[in-house]
This record gives sequence, structure tokens and C-alpha cells, in this order.
Amino acid sequence: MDKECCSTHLIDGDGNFNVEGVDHFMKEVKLSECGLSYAVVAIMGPQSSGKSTLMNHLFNTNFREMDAFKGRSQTTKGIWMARCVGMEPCTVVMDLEGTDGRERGEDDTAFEKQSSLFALAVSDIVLINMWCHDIGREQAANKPLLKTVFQVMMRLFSPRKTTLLFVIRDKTRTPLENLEPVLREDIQKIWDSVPKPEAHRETPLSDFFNVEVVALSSFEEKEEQFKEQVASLRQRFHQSIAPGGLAGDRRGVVPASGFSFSAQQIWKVIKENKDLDLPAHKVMVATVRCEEIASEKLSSFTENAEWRELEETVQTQPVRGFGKKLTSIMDACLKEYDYEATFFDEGVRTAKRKNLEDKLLQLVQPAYQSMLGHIRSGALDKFKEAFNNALNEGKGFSAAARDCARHCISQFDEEVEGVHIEQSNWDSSKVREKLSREIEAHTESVQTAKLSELTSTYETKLDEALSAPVEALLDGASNDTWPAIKKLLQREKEKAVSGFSGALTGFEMDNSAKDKMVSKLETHARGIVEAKAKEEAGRVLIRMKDRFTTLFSHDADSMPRVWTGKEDIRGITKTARSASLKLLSIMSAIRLDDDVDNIESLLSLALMDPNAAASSNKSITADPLASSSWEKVPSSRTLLTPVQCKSLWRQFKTETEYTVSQAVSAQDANKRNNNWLPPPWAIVALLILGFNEFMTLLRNPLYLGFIFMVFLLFKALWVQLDVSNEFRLGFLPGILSVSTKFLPTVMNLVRKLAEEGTAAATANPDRNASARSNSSEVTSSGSAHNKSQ
Ligand SMILES: Nc1nc2c(ncn2[C@@H]2O[C@H](COP(=O)(O)OP(=O)(O)OP(=O)(O)O)[C@@H](O)[C@H]2O)c(=O)[nH]1
Repeated sequence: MDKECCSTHLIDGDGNFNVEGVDHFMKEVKLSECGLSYAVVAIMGPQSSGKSTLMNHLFNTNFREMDAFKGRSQTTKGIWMARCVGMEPCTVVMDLEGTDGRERGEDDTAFEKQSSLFALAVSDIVLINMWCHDIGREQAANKPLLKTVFQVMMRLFSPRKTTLLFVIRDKTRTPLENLEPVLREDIQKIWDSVPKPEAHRETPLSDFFNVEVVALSSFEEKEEQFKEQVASLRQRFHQSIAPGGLAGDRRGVVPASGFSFSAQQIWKVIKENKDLDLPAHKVMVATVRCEEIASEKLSSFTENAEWRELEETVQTQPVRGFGKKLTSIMDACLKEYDYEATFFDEGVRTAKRKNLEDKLLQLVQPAYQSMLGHIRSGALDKFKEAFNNALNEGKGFSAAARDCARHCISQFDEEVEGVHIEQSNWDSSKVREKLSREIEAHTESVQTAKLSELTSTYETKLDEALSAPVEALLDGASNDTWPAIKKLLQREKEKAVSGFSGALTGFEMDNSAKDKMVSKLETHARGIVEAKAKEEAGRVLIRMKDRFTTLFSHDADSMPRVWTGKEDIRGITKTARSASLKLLSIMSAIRLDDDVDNIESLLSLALMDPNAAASSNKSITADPLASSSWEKVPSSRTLLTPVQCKSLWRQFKTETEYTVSQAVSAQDANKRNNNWLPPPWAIVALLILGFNEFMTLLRNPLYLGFIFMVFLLFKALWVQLDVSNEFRLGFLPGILSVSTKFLPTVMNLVRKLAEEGTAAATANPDRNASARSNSSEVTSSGSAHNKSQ
């Protein structure tokens, strides 16, 4: 029979574990699917004792047997394994290398011990093959083997109870009933002779082994009987793992899927000559296998198309039915794990399941968070929209914010329920809190914007209501200016505050915040007035000059003054100046409170009547305005300091002096123009001294005629030369101009007279003659005049 076709070399003669071969074997016989429903049977015994022959007949395997005609030599090296054909449960059988082999030498028992320990550790039933004639013999071939078995058993920490089935080969006529007690006695003796650790010194053999004995006829001599007996023995292996079955207590059994790894690890530990702790090994195998299964499930989860699609989608948009979908994918994955890991140690299995669940949750958590993020941002957007609409509909600010927030949060809670993954106990409260904070922040920002809009609306209204009127009132500067401004400010302030307070009602602010805002608005109103006053104070000099000019240049009826000479320029100047001083005093300080100051009197005393001021203040200070602050007026209310007032006044006076001097000059000029008669004394002197000439003129009328002609000529020249106009620019330019124009004018005059004369002569010879005489007279008088010039 060819072993190579179905049996597998588990461990070769050099002690190498055939990992690939075992994995292949497991796949071939589908061992992994058996869970705990499988049994392992091993056979050990002296070399060439017919082990392989028995196994092949008992389990329908194909282990290599020695050719009977070639003599007894070693055929089985290492450990072979095969699956028993046609037996339930799945039974894996192992054929071990024979003991006492000549091939390894008498002293080399290391492999024998190792393989025995291995068989005890992984098998439920161990067949001990022995010759019938060895029973009761001191030098029996199986004695060292049994000794080895019991010795290595001590190296198994908390071993499982294994069935040792002694198969007596080549049974004789002696009935089994007689052989068995002898054999058991032999076994007991060997057990007693084996040195035991303290803990097991008194432990009976039955605590470790179920000892069973069976006897078979010789295969070679009584083959038929042998086969019959083997067939009957085979029946005992059916349902061997069922309660009362041939298998031991199976305490250390590992699930079939972990068989390969378990066997590998056990062999490794044995080879390293360490003690085998089977319970710990079982846990270790469970740990490794469960971990393997878990990581397999984890990677198959990551490859899951449904999950991948969901993960990708959730990065950009919310996924409908997220929670249900993910719960079901994860559930399927965990169920697969449960199915595969079901036979492993419960503690390990549960721990690894938890581990897998945690890893799965860890894997899906970012997707869950993204989903929560979508819900949160969606809810926030809805809140913003709803809130905006509510405000546009005119709903009160706080009520709108409250209602919209409540609705938004409840919607969020509803949507979060749909995202819940059943395997998790994740709490969305942090995201909920974040949403609440965002809602609050948005509400606050809208409130701030609305309040600032409201404030600026009322501030603009106040600006409009106060700026221009205050400017006009300050321009009018009188005793009533500040009281009027105060009254105006009070009225507008009350109006604005009442409107503003009404608008603030919807915000449901606490009283202190509301009062603060109202008082800010009031302060703003006052600020407008103060700013306007400051602005006007900056232009006070221009205002003063304007006021001075207006009052100085116009009379009481606002008619422009003509300086005829009768006006009291000094008085007018004083009045105009005092009005300007009034303006200065009004502009010097803000008087919105009830405080009284003495600025006006001080200014008037110091500036209008400096001499009186000097004399009255001699005892106190030299100059009452040599200060940078007013008495009783705080700097916050000061618009112009005393020093500034003084300087402004000086400048004002300098700049208005010209106007006054112009007026004085005009008046003087006017006076001079109106006073053309010489003084009386000159007239008297003229009469006395010119009496003779006057009398001469009276006696000779020709003189009078001549003087009259000279006057006419002079008058004609005066008119022609426009002398009065020429001298307007001054005497010298007048002389120069007249002298250059004199000759052409005379010539022109003569020519005109000549033309006139010619025209007259043509019309009337008599007239012509007289005209000629006239012309000659004019010419002569002109020449005479020129000569006199
Ligand atoms: N006397 C006797 N010989 C047998 C019996 N069964 C098998 N043999 C013979 O014993 C020889 C060895 O048989 P195997 O089955 O190869 O023995 P083994 O124990 O597997 O040998 P190793 O694997 O080398 O240890 C063969 O020649 C068999 O014919 C038996 O019941 N009685």
C-alpha cells in the first residue's frame, strides 16, 4: 500500500515539523470545519511490531508497512498522520516511529521521548503496541517505552486524561482475562518506579490514564481472525469522543482549526525541552487562533464593498440609514468570527471578540464622526435659516432664537438616533454640546450685529437731530445758547432712549445690560453735542470775525453802514467786539450741566477792559487769563483754555483792526470831502487882501468876460483830460498822465473848433466871419493856456 498518496509526514526523522504539509492535510480533509468534533489517535510501540499494519486495517489508512519478505527494519521515520476513512467523528491517526530502533542507536532515546510526549499531548487515544510474549517479562520490549511515556507525562503540566489502549499482538491461547491483570501489574510497577514531582507523588495512574487492553491474533499467522478482531476493535472508535466513549476527558483539546498551530507549538516546546503546560497551551492556541480569525474578519470587513462605499460617501455627504447599514455589516462580521472561534477557550474568544469589536468600532468611528458632523452642520444651517426667517417675520429676537434652537436640537437628536451603531455605546452628547455652542455663538453674533445695527440707527438719528441744530445754536451764541442746547439734547435723548428701549425688549436682555446700552446711547448723544461744540470751538476765530464784521459793517436794521463821519466808530467797535467776546465765552466751555462758571465775566474783564482788570487783579495775579484751565470748569468740559482765549482775542483784534482803521479813514475822507470851503479866517483874509482886485474887476467888465472865457477853456480841458479821474491813483501818476495827454487834447479841441468854424462860414458868411474870430480867440486862448501850463 502506498502511504505517500494520502498520509502526511507530520514530523520528519530529523524532528522538523512539516507546517505546509499539515496545512495542506487540514485543507484536504476539511479538518478546520470540524470544530471540536474530532479525535486524535496515535500508536507507539517497538519498531517493526506491526503498528502500521494495525493502523491501516483499523482505520483504513495507508501508512507504509514493512515488506514481510525483506526482514525487520525501520520503515516509519518521524511521525505520520492520516485521516481515518469512514469514521465519525473525524479521526486523525498518527503513526509514530518505532522505539528501540537500531537505526538511532541504543542510547539515542531523545526522539522517542519527544515523540511520545507529543503523542500524549495531542492525542485522545494512544495505542501501545506490544507483543503478547512480553507480558510479565522483566526484559519486555515495551517496558522502556512505558517508562518513557510515564516520565514524559510528568512534564505535562496539568495533563488531560488520555486513554492508553494496550494492543497485545500475537495473542496466545492464554485468555485475555488472565493476561490483563499481569499487564496492569506490570504497568503499575512501571508507574511506581517512575520518579514523580512532589505534587504527583501519591497520584494514582488512573488520574492520568484510562488503561484499556485488547488482544489481537497474529496478522501473519491468523490473518482472518486478526481482521475480525480489528473490525470489532474499530467499533470502539466510532463516537469515541461521545460521553462514555474511548477518548479521554479531552480537557486540552483545541478546536480543529487550531490543530496545526497547536501541534506545531507543542512540538516546538518539546524540542526546546521545556515543560508543556497544556491548559496554558490551550489558551495560547486559542489566543493565536482567535487573533488570526479576528484579524481575518477585520481585513475582510475593510474589504467589504458596502462598507467602503459607505465610508467614501460619508466623507462628502450624509448617508441615509447609516446606523442600520453599519450595524448590519459589523454584525455579519462578528457573527462570522463567532462561528469560526466558537470552540476556542471562552475567555480568550470573548476577549478577542471584544478586541475585534473595538477595532471595528475604531475603524468606523471616523465615518460615524463624519456623519455626526454632517448632521450637526446640517442642523446648524437649518437653525440659521429658520432663525433668519423668524427675525424677518418680526418675531422677538430671544423668542425666535429659543424656539429655533429647541427645534434644531430636537431634530439633531432624531437624526443622531438613525446614526447609532448598536455595537457601540458612543455618546453624541459632545457633538450635541458643540451644536448648542455653535447655535449660541451664532445667536450671539446675530444679536451683536442686530444690537449694533440698532444702536447705530439711533445714533444716526441722534446725529441728524442734534448736529445741525447745535451748530446753529452755537453760531447764534447768546446767553440762551447752552440752555437751549441742553433742552434740545434732553428732548432728543428722551426720544431716542424711548425708541431704543422699545426695540431692545425683544432681546430679553437683563436690566443691567439694557441700562448699559441706554446709557451708552445717552453718552453718545452728549458726545455729539460735545463734538459739535469742539468743532465749532475750532472755528471760533472765523465766527468771531464774522460776527464782528457783521455788526461793525451793518447798522441796527442790518443795512450796510456808510461812514459819513457822524458814526461813533469807537462805540460800534466796542459793541461788535463785545458780541464777539460773548461768542468766545460761549465757545470756551461745554455747559450741559447745571454748573455755573465765570468765564464770561473773566473774559470781558480781562479782554474788553484790560486796564480795569489789571487794577482789580493786582493783588491776586497779573493776568487772569494766564492759566490753562478755568476755575470751576473741569478740563473735560473746557473747549478753549484761558490762554487760548487770550491768544485768539489777540489774533482777532489784530485781524479786525484793519476794518476799524479803514472805517476811520473812510470817515475822515468823507469828512474832508464834505468840507470844501476854506476856513473863515482865509475868507476874511481873501476879502481884505483881494479888495482892490475885486474892485478892478467890477470896474472893467472885459476882465470878467476874459476870466469867464479862461474858465470855459479850463473847464473844457478838465473835462477832456478827465483830471479828477487821473489823480485818483495819486498825484505823480496823475501829473504824468495829464501831461502826456495835454497836447493831443488841446490839438483835438482846436481842430474841433476849426471844423465847427468852417461849417458855420459855409452856411453864413457873417457867421463865418464871427466864427473865424471866435476860432482865433479860442486858439489864442488855448495857446495862452498852454503857455501858462
Ligand atoms: N508476527 C507478526 N507480524 C506481523 C503482524 N503484523 C504485521 N507483522 C509484520 O511485521 C512487520 C512490520 O510491520 P509494520 O506494520 O511495518 O511494523 P511497524 O511497527 O509499522 O514497523 P516500523 O514502522 O518500522 O516501526 C511486517 O513484516 C509485517 O508483516 C502480526 O500481527 N504478527
